[in-house]
Amino acid sequence: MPSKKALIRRPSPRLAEGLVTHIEREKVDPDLALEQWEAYGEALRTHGWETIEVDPADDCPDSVFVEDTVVMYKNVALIARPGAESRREETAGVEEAVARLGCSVNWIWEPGTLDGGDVLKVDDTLYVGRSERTNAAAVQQVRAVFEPLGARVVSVPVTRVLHLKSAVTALPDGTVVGHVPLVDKPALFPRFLPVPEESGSHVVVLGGGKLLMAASAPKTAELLADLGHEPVVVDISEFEKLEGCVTCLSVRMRELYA
Ligand SMILES: NC(=O)NCCC[C@H](N)C(=O)O
Repeated sequence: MPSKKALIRRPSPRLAEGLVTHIEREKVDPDLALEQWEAYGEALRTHGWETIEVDPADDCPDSVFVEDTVVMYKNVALIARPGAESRREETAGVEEAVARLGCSVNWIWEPGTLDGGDVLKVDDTLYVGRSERTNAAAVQQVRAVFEPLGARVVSVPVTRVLHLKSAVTALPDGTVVGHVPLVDKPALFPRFLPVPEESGSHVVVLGGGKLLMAASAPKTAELLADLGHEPVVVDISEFEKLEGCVTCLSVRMRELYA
């Protein structure tokens, strides 16, 4: 049964201390970040999504990037075990939220480490990025949990960016979009469309042909509009300073039964 619920999580007052790995640290404006987060939630709601706030994790600077804490397939939730130690405490509140929504809950166990940002779902294929945050043990655990439910798990090397979904996401028709210099192996994806900007690689499928995209990717928005998609643009500059993108600020739940 299709559902349109999305988990979101209010930024921590310590947001500015969030991890930065592949870019230079820039000062984050916490008030602007909060405004941008509110506008992001509003954009989801305007396009028919019910947003559900996970209890805040004020001591965890990166907790707003809720996508990294759980992977959803059908109504089954796989709780991540974040690759960065400083993010491990984030999962407890998310576990509670998905359980309350009636999801079956599974966990990534030690020695596995996985960030949800490394899992891209395209129909029944789950591409899993083998990145600095997600290891081989976790890829095996993702297979063990989701393949019996009908998923096909394809592991993909990720060496140039933080997460697989920092490099590629998918359009509603399953075409994978990515900025070529940041994608290790574009040929692994059966239909691949290069886009001109790094943040153009990040789209959230809202439904009805609409794509949530960052204001920092105007050329890609133009390209995708020209191909018949409808970009809905939000400014997430403060989260981009911490290597966040539009996908990682929510967990979309499309197949809940409750
Ligand atoms: N899925 C994502 O792209 N998450 C972004 C996480 C950014 C955060 N500063 C981190 O390094 O974990």
